[in-house]
Amino acid sequence: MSSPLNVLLKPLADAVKECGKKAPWCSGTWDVSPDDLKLYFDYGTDIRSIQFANATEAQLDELVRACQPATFGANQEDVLDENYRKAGKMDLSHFSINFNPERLGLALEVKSRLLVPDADERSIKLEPYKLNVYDYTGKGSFFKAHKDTPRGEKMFGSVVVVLPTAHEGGGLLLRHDGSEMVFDSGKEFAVGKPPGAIAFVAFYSDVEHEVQQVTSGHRVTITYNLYFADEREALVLAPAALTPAVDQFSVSLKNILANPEFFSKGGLLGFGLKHQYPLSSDKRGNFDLKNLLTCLKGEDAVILRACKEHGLTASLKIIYDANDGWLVMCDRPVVGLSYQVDDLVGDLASDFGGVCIWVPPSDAEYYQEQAAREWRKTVKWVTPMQA
Ligand SMILES: O=C(O)CCC(=O)C(=O)O
Ligand SMILES: [Fe+2]
Repeated sequence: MSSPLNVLLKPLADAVKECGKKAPWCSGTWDVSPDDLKLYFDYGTDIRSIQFANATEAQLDELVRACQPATFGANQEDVLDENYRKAGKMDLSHFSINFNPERLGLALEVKSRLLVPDADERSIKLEPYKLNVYDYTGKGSFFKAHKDTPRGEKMFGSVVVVLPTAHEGGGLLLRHDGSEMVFDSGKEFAVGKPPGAIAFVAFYSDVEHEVQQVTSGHRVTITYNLYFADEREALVLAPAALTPAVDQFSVSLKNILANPEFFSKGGLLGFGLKHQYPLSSDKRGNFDLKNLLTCLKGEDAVILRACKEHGLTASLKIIYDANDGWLVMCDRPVVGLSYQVDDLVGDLASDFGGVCIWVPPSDAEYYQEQAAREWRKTVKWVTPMQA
């Protein structure tokens, strides 16, 4: 970074780095009343109940017997492989619990700790997904490293609620972008929490996680899918206080825009997304990146927020290495190009809103005319493009 433009943009890049220090997960314990911890479940043709504030081993063993071997998703299929995941699971249709994370304030806690304060105050929804039981039979239960499959583009993460039963092992290990943390629910419960406390871990969908082997007792979890809700917050809340890093980004952007030397003829600033996102198509099979704009996570959301605040037009793009290093930036994912293509760069330009943003220097001279076509643009990258 040494050109005058790079010098000018450095505070912006530094501010993004600062925002990236916020972890893509949060965890803790949450006090609830014992009444919230009553679970009813199908046991053959009977129904059983467990009060988790004082569950006995025999009751928990019954719960184990009522579960099915847990599968996991691989290549769009549910796979059963006890070398990868050894645990019992129960589908939503077979159990019911009073515990309600919205009513108990846990949803709000997760929202304020995981999400960046947002001008639109998006609401979030926690949808119960499954009950899982990890016990110590045979080698002990575990679930090896994986990422959860987002169900739809509004899903941005998962919450694991651990019900209060004694266990050892079974730490939930989380990894993202070179950092990691372990949440040991067994230890949390061992340090004299009230019998009505649950433990929770919430994380973004692109966080890899694994459940370490349970070496004694029972570890019972309910997993929730985390969604952005369609409607905005019903209450008008006081504007959320911004964290210093979020503020720093917004102020840096404002300063740069006020500098007459910056993009005096206009230009494009590029930010490589820091998180991964699911793409879903509409009924006709078309993808639209616009919908994803309301579902950005972490520092990606900070950038969008500041751009909007300062009147810039922001959009998501997808970049293809179209032809030995020719980079083409498109408005939407390329689907349906099954036919033999002679001029991929040209086709991306005409059918997918593509603009060529980079021509390898070795080609630039030979293809001078093509490289200089009107649709060629340069993007000044503040943070690097992601592979
Ligand atoms: O039970 C847990 O702690 C995690 C479960 C999990 O990762 C999953 O169901 O995808
Ligand atoms: Fe998972």
